[in-house]
Amino acid sequence: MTLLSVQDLKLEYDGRIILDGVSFDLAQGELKVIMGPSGSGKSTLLRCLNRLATPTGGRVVFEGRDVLGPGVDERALRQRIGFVFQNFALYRHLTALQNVTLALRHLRRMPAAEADERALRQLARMDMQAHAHKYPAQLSGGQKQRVAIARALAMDPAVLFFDEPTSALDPLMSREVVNILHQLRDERVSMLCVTHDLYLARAAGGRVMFLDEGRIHAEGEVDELFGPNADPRVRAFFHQELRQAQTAQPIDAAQPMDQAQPAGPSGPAGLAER
Ligand SMILES: Nc1ncnc2c1ncn2[C@@H]1O[C@H](COP(=O)(O)OP(=O)(O)OP(=O)(O)O)[C@@H](O)[C@H]1O
Repeated sequence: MTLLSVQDLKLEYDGRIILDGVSFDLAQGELKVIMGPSGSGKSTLLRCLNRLATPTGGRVVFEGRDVLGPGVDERALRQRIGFVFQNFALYRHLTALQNVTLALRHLRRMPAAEADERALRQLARMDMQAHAHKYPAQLSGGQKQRVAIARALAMDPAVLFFDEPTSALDPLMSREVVNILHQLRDERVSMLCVTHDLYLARAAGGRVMFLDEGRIHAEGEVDELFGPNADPRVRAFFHQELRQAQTAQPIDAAQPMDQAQPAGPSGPAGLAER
């Protein structure tokens, strides 16, 4: 069943075309990854879908409703879309548990005991129950991101959007987040994930849409998209990202993606153990 349908989405800023007719569907339980060069419009695309940015044309149908039309309750819409940011966006004066319960208490008006119970369940799902009473400063980057994901999940959204969830993390920490994405995909959580991280794209195992100059230029499984027959623009992006991955992780990342093994059940055998 289609959860989200994006049709010919266009956006201009000051006469400059940022999104140039983007169309795709996201099915219930599906993960799609959006990759592409810096400035290609990836974050703007996500922002249009929950009305943080206003498209100049096109249609977005989410859960059967046109979300760009008049009369849409933006607050209700954003509660159906969980957003996970690269910088975690946690309140540093609140514990992990309090960060997760905050929106439940204030937006959902949930009683404290019920909010705590729900938050602890989501923290446990992220294997973070032992850290529930720690403050963000006492957590690693990967742990902070897992709290942020627990917070998004606690609102019981229809879909999770990730905007560069690993880019603030070192390779070891980002591995934790990649494993979580893999787990959520197995649990059939619907997800849209913007990333530059080839390892994440591969490990998460979803279809990749390659956005370039505001258009979906190519789409496919990561191995076919970046494989030997890759489109030249995709190949250029791939080589640039791989060079950066090699700088961060010089040992295993040297294995080219098109020679790598397909992903196994516990993650990819290919691009670098992080
Ligand atoms: N509010 C805005 N006003 C004007 N221009 C904007 C605004 N937001 C984004 N842009 C421009 O739109 C283009 C796409 O930006 P966007 O952040 O969506 O790219 P991106 O693909 O997510 O890039 P990156 O990978 O670097 O995060 C950029 O040229 C950016 O400068």
